[in-house]
Amino acid sequence: MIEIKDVTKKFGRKKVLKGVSFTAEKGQITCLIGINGVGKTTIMKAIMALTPINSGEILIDGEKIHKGSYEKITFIPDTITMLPQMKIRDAFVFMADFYDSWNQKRATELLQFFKLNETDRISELSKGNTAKVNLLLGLALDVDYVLMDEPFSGIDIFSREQIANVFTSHLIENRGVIITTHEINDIEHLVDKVVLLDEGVVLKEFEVEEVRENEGKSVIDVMREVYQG
Ligand SMILES: Nc1ncnc2c1ncn2[C@@H]1O[C@H](COP(=O)(O)OP(=O)(O)OP(=O)(O)O)[C@@H](O)[C@H]1O
Repeated sequence: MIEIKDVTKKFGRKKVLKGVSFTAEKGQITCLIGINGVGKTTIMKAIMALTPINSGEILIDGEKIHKGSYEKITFIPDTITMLPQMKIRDAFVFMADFYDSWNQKRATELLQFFKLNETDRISELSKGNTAKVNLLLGLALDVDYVLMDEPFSGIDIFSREQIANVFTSHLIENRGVIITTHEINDIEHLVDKVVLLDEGVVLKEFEVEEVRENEGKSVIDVMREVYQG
């Protein structure tokens, strides 16, 4: 489980996170929702210890993040970090070199799943295919937790569907996933838990199935209630 406990974060004098708390379980997809600039990416970077927090605590399976955690958790940013001149297969070699947790078998499976070619050059990929490669590189790691920042951003409906399909496939296995998206319609049926954020605080954290069963509400219904009153 990932536990975010009363985390605060300031950039200069600007308070971006004002005591954020929530949990994300292994085997579940947790979705962070909030308008632009609300602090979603900052939370992900804080979980990965890529940005220092001012107060609070973040635990991964009961432990603070340390060097060894990077074999347990990975962050897939919204832009690809591989060099443009690399072919997909060069990116695989790079990842295999860098991470003990690289799983070539899963990488090959994902390549087929997304109908990509390992000889394709990163710089020549369409936006949608770049997003797929980016996702592939993260999902091919044998880690327990995957953080994904806006995997659907700016890509066409068919690619979005294909990416959404990955979430229901065996390729996700029993991992814990935290995702940020503005496209909740695309993935509402896949998400287990939603965390609604506004101005650096959590307005509501809820299990999608529970709200659907007990209150007959969709994620969008709850969002309307919370954000529009
Ligand atoms: N390195 C930084 N220095 C200064 N301010 C920053 C930095 N990173 C983020 N911020 C500010 O922190 C706030 C939250 O940014 P963040 O990227 O976490 O938001 P977000 O919810 O992910 O937004 P979006 O939906 O647009 O991706 C914004 O006001 C942003 O300008």
